Amino acid sequence: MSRKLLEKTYFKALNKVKAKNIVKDNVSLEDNILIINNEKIDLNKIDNLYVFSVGKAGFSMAKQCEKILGNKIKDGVAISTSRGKLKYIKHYTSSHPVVSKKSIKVGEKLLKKVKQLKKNDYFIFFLSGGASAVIEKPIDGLNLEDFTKISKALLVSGIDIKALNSVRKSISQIKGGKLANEIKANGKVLVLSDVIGDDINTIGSAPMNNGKFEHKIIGNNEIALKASKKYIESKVDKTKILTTTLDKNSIDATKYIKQKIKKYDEKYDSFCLLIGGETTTNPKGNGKGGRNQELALRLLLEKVVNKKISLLCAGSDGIDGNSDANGAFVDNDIYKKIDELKIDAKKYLENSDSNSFFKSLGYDFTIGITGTNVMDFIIVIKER
Ligand SMILES: Nc1ncnc2c1ncn2[C@@H]1O[C@H](COP(=O)(O)OP(=O)(O)O)[C@@H](O)[C@H]1O
Ligand SMILES: O=C(O)[C@@H](CO)OP(=O)(O)O
Repeated sequence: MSRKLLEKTYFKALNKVKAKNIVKDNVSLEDNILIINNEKIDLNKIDNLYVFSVGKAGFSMAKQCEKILGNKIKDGVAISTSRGKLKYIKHYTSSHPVVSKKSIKVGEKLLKKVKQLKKNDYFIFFLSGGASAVIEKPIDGLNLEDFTKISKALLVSGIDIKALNSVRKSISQIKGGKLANEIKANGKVLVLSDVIGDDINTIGSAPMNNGKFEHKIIGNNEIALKASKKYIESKVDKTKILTTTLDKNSIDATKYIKQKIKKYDEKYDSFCLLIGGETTTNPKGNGKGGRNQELALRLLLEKVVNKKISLLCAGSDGIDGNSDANGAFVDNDIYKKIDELKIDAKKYLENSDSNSFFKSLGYDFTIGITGTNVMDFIIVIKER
C-alpha cells in the first residue's frame, strides 16, 4: 500500500498553508503601493511601515513578508517557537504551550514597540495559533508562579480552546484586544487559523480583536484540505472532504471514521476521505504521544484498514502532543510487524504511549516543526 500517496496528499495540504505561500498569496508590492488582500495602501502617504508576527508561524510569516517588502519595513517584532534571525524585524523565540518568563519578557517588548506607532504609520500584524503562550503580560498583582499554576491547570482540564482562552484573556494585559488598544496607527491583522470555525475571538486569545482593526483569515484547515482534494481527485473514483471541524474525543472520532470508511468501502473501488479538525485526548501514564498518533492507534485497534485501505493522522505544526513526531500511518502490513515484534498495542494506548508504539514499528510520521499551524489532517485512501 502506498505510503507515498498518503504523504503526497498530506503535503499538498500543508504546502498550501505554509507561511511562505499564504503570505505570498496575500501581500505584494507594486511601485510603492502595498497590496494586502486586494486593498491598496500607498506607502508614499504613510510615515512608517511596521510588521508584527506572533504565534507558531510567527517567524516564517515575518520572514516571507521581509522577502516581499524588504526595506519598506521600518521595524517590527516577531515572536514564535522557531529559531532564526530577520533583517528588519526583531525575532524572539519563546515557549509553548505554557507561558514562561520568556513569554512575559517578549510580551513586554511587543507592547513597548506597538506603543511607539504614530497615527500616520501603518502596520501588518500576522497572527497564528500558539500566540496565547508565546506572548504574555499578566494583569497587575498576578505573579508568574500563580499565573503558571492557572495556565497549567487549564491546559490539563480538558476544557475547549474557546473556554480556555476566555480565561487567558481575563488574566492578561495583552489578550482580548488589549494589545490593539495600545495602537494609534492604522493596520490589518492577517490570521492563520488553528481553531474550529476560525473564531477570531479565540485564535491566540485575540490580542488584536476589539473591533478596531480588520482581521482577515488567510489560511485555515479548509483551504489546506481543498488543495489535497484537487491533487487526489483524478487518482481515485471518489474524493470527499468529510469535515474540517472535527472536534470529537479520540474514542468518538474513531467510531465516526470507522463508520465512514465502511460506507465508502462498500460503495467505491477507490476513494480518498479527507478530515480536518482537532480531536481531544485524556493522557494517562507517562507515555509519549499526541492526539493524532492516539487516533491512529485507536483506528489500528479497530482494524479499519485492509489490503487496499491505508491512512495517515497528522498535525500541521509538525509536533503532536509531547512527542517529536507529527502523526502516524496505518496500513495492512503493520499487523504483521506487530506479530513479529510481539507488541501489545493496547498496552501502549493505556499508557498514552502512541509515539513509542509507532516509532518501534517505523510507522511514525516525523517531519519537524513546519512553521505553519492549521489543526490536523486525517487522510484515508483506498487504492484500486
Ligand atoms: N501522550 C499523549 N497521548 C495523547 N495525547 C497527548 C499526549 N500528550 C499530550 N497530548 C495531547 O496533546 C494536546 C496538545 O498537543 P499540542 O500538539 O501541543 O497542541 P496544539 O497543537 O493544540 O498546540 C493536548 O490536548 C493533550 O491532550
Ligand atoms: O494560541 C492559542 O490560543 C491557540 C489557539 O489559537 O493555539 P495553540 O493551541 O496552538 O496554543
